[in-house]
Amino acid sequence: MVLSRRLKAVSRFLRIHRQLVGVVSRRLKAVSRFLRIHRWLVRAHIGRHQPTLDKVRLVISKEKWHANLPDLKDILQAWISEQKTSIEKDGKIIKAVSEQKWKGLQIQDFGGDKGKGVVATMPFTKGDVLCDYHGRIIPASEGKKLLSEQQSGEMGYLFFFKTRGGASLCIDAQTFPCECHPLKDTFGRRMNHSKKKFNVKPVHFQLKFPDGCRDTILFLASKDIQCNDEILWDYGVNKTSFRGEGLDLDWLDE
Ligand SMILES: C[S@@+](CC[C@H](N)C(=O)[O-])C[C@H]1O[C@@H](n2cnc3c(N)ncnc32)[C@H](O)[C@@H]1O
Repeated sequence: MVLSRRLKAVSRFLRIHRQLVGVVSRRLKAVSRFLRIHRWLVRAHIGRHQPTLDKVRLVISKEKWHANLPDLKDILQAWISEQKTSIEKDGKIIKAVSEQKWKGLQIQDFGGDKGKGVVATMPFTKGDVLCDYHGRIIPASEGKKLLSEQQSGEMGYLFFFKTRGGASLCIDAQTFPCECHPLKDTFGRRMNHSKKKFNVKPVHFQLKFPDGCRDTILFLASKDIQCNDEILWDYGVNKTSFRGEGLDLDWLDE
C-alpha cells in the first residue's frame, strides 16, 4: 500500500518534470530562433534601411517558425536598438561629425523670410544619417537664457534635448561660427522647419569618440529623399510656443 503510494508520487513527479523540461526546451528553441533571426536582420540590413514588417514576416516563415512567435514589432525594435548601437560606433559618422564633412547636402539661399536652407544633392534612403546638429553643448538653463535674449522671439539656432540619463542639455548653434570649425557653415543649423512635409528626424546618440562618448543629435531620413528635395525637420513647436499669434509665423504650422 505504502509502496504503491510512493510509486504513484514518483511517477507524478516524473510526469511534471518531463512537462517542465518540454516547456523549457521549447522556450530555449524559441529564444535561439529569435536570436538567429535577429542576427540575420542585423547582418542583412545594418547601416541600410529598416526592414519592413513584411520582410521580418518572410524571414520568420522561411525559418518555419509557427509556435511561440514573438511579436514582429519586438523583433523590429531589437533591430532598431542594434542599429543605434552600431551608429554610435560607426567610424565614418564619427569622422563626419568631427570634420563636418557630410556627403549629398548643399546650403541654398531661398531668399525672403525663409533665408537659407539645405537641399539634397543625392538621393537618401529612409534611415540614412544625413548630418548632425552641430554646436557647443551647454546646459539647457544656459540655452534658455540665450533664447530669452533673442530679438525675434523665435527659437533660432538652439536645440534642446534630454540625455538617456535625464540631463537637460542644449546645442548652441547660435554662437556662429563654432570654435572647432571657424570657416564652416554647418548643415544642421541651416535646416528649415515643416510640420507636414518633414523628411528627416533628429535622434539622440552617444557617439563613441576616441576621447569618450559625446551626446550628438543626428538627422535620420524619415522617408526616401530625392535629389533637389529640401531637407526639413519638424521643430516640434507651433505659433503659440513663441510670442503668440502676434508674430507672423504661419510657416510653423505648415
Ligand atoms: C534654424 S534656422 C533655419 C535656417 C535659416 N533659414 C537661415 O537662413 O539660417 C530657423 C529659422 O529659419 C526660418 N525658417 C525655418 N523654417 C522656415 C519655413 N518653413 N519657412 C520660413 N522660414 C523658416 C525661421 O526664421 C527660423 O527662425
